[in-house]
Amino acid sequence: MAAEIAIDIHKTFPGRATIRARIRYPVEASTVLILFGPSGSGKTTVLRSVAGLECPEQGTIRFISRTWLDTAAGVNISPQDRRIGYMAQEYALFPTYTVAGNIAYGLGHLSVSDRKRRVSEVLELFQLGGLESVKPRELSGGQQQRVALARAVAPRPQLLLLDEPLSALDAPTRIRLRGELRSLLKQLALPSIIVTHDREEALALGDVMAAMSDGAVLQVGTPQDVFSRPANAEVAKIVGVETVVQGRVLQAADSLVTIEVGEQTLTALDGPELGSAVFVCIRAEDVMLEKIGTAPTSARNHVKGIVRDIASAGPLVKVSLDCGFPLGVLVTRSALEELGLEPGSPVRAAIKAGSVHVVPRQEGN
Ligand SMILES: Nc1ncnc2c1ncn2[C@@H]1O[C@H](COP(=O)(O)OP(=O)(O)OP(=O)(O)O)[C@@H](O)[C@H]1O
Repeated sequence: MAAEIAIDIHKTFPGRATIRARIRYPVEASTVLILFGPSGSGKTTVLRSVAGLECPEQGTIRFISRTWLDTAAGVNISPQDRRIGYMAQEYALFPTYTVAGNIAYGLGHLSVSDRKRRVSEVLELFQLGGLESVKPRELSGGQQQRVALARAVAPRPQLLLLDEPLSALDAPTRIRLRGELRSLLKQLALPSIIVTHDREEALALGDVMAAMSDGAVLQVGTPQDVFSRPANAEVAKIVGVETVVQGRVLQAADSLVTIEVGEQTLTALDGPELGSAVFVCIRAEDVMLEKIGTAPTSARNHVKGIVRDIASAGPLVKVSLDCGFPLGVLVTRSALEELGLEPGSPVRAAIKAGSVHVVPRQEGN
């Protein structure tokens, strides 16, 4: 049987929240699990429970062949004995300790010479040479992040837990360190669990992703799969699929399905049987805009709409259309100018069949 991590916990914060999380996935040397979801969805509680810092009332946590928690059998292995490297959200470096002192913190069990050797090794691995005598406040955000990671990794943990590892950094540093973190995690050959609510971070770092909302795990899969094929409308909403509208399967033939959405029809690559109630999910960046009157592109779906709103979305612009159903579109500023769009403009939206994702819907939802 393949090695796996299996988490099945129930934790209540009376009057505040109930977390019921079930995640089970195969784990290899450097498998990264992403816990993804909005603020308050329970990601940190799951992470802290795995670390042994939070104690669920009920449940089991198994790491490869070891049971860390089994409330029914009275098993609750201490955080130290789980051998976990934990990096908290704001790093929690000891301000009065030097970089070397911070890294040496978890190495008290080693002899003085072994501790020195390990600190030097880790300083080199994390490219912190020359900074060993410096205090955390004298470091840049990126350096602090590396020290926090180095401190978590120094005692050679068997699992690394990172809570929003890049969220304290400014955007350019975050993008640079995202790539570095990915290669470092692979190099360390250490399985890890990373909490994030950042989509790009999840895609860049994760091998497996658990999408959480309201204390529950809604879907587990590769990040790409969960983002492009959310299992239901709730997942679609939390992974940021801008358009989620009700529809019904009108026709299914030749591996294409036609979905009725209000007055419009859309073609998708696959979907449930004829007559089924569905949600149609479309990512804003998968929609192209075309001028009315120009030749349509090869995309399967072309729907006419009216621009209702235009809003800045970082380097891009979000255009909200009324196509008989609301459709969100992300375009570049130059595309917007070329199309000469403003609120009230008619426009045509082009969407490939593969970008129309259909998920089953309970009748009445
Ligand atoms: N110690 C606590 N006491 C009371 N309620 C708590 C405690 N820890 C967490 N909660 C509640 O549990 C829910 C989940 O919190 P948690 O921190 O796990 O979410 P999260 O997804 O990590 O959020 P964020 O992204 O904001 O850190 C929230 O409603 C929170 O208020």
